[in-house]
Amino acid sequence: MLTVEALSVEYALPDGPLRAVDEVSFTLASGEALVLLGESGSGKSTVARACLGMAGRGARTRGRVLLDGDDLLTADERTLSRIRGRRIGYVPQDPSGYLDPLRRIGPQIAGMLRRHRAAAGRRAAAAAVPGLLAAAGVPDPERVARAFPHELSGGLRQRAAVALAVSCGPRLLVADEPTTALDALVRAQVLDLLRALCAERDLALLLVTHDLAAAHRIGGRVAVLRDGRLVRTGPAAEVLAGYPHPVDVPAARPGARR
Ligand SMILES: Nc1ncnc2c1ncn2[C@@H]1O[C@H](COP(=O)(O)OP(=O)(O)OP(=O)(O)O)[C@@H](O)[C@H]1O
Repeated sequence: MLTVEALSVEYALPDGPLRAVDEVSFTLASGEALVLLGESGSGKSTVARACLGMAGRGARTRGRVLLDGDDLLTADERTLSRIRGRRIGYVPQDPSGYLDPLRRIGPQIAGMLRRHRAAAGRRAAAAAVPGLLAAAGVPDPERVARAFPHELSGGLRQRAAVALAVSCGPRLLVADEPTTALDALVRAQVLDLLRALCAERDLALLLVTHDLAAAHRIGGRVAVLRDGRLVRTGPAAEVLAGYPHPVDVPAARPGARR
């Protein structure tokens, strides 16, 4: 479903070009999770942005990023804005920079449904919101729908961002360090939520992280990036066996949601 073929990304810096991503190739099938693991500066976010068709204005890209056959590197902005939200959901590191601080959660999700014609009209969009929040593990979804982002805990904000990302039924979810800003227990819960959504909805998940514990938690396949190059790809258990085992994040207690 997602095919990244010999992707290279270069940024023009004042003292010469910087190759942030060098000939990276991988594929991702429906329902599959791929963890892109690497140190800071290894190029993970650049790959994730390319998979959203957002390599950046100053960036020079080569290769192909095909989503069900459509090349995101060459698509025009209009096509991309139809694809983002509808066919690709995005979960950011910090939902505060992604959710609109001036709008309540409910209207933001309803607005997304209407923009992508995923609901038949204003009422249907508003009516769909509590169910979407509940599917993202939000307790008391009616209350959360009426809240502004700053009124929610970090965990609830991230769940609301996940609900927004999957609201229009995308086939691919790109999550860029989605749990870095959360404490350990909430981090485990959000990772479990992403994994469950991926399995339930046959959604492909591309998760970017520098956190070995998060990679263990997601499982699936792991691709390791170093200095812009993929140095290893394989099943999580195999690839992660070569790294010191991190202290595991606590198991999520059923029903314990923050
Ligand atoms: N818009 C940009 N303009 C110029 N250089 C950039 C830009 N974005 C990233 N870079 C550079 O590209 C390299 C890869 O950055 P990238 O953010 O993709 O790495 P990362 O592995 O996601 O790191 P981090 O975990 O710290 O976000 C770094 O050297 C970074 O400074």
